[in-house]
Amino acid sequence: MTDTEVSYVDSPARPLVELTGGPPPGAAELESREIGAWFGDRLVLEGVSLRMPAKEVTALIGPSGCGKSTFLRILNRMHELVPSASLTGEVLLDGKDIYADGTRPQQVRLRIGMVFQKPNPFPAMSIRDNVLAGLKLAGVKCGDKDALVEQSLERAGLWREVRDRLSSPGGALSGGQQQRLCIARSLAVQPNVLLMDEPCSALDPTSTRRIEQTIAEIGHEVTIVIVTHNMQQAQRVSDHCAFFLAAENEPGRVIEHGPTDTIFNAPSDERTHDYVNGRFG
Ligand SMILES: Nc1ncnc2c1ncn2[C@@H]1O[C@H](COP(=O)(O)OP(=O)(O)OP(=O)(O)O)[C@@H](O)[C@H]1O
Repeated sequence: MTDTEVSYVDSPARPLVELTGGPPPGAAELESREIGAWFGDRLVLEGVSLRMPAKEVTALIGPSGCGKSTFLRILNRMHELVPSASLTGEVLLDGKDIYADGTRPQQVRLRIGMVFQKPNPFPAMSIRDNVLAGLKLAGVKCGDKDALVEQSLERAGLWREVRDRLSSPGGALSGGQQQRLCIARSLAVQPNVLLMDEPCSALDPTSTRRIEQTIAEIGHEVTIVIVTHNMQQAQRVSDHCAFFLAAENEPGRVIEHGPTDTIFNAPSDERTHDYVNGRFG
């Protein structure tokens, strides 16, 4: 097997441990319509309309500063946490606008989880409690926490490595294990969508491959949207790709989107072709 070939094992669909007060079951489709985003009076994204199908992996690619992370944060209402930030347009989760009046951001973030660039477990908290931390914060109840901890760690590809030390602190794990712990924490609330913002950029190649394997395993259970600078990673893990670009002093826009194979092997826009072939960015 070469460096770029990874063998992924399809995990059989398993019924999820029952939660009370969690998201509705199953993966959901996300769709943005004509998203525009500002920081203060600076327009950083314009006209972003993108469908991110349920149970599939969508990769957001493009040079630094073109608005990929901003777009990702708009998808679970984290953009509004920046005081100067504003936006226009709609984000539909299974057809319902997550910005509609009366929709609570916390409820949206329960359904649309997020994993960040740098692993951020609670370092002094046990591995077990780290997995359950999101549940506690959201007031979601589970009758069989042991089963939920095992299932979440298993889905994140970490169970075998930590099953004998669940009471050890999360901070004692390696960087790659910490990132999988964060994925397990996100999966424990059984979100409908998982957003990942360059989840492997702080990790070594072996840990990166392990996370990619995890993405392949959960990508048919939960909708995934991932920002990555690594073109090989985008090709390996995603079903769809959206290429973002911001011309000088212009907001970022989606230049082209479609099946990953088409974006990499037969793009319709020359700028996409040049970017995926490493000619800029
Ligand atoms: N909190 C903020 N306040 C002001 N401007 C911001 C803020 N966050 C991002 N920006 C600006 O918005 C634009 C888009 O940034 P964003 O981080 O979304 O791009 P990106 O494509 O994710 O970049 P990278 O690949 O480097 O992470 C940039 O010009 C950036 O400087």
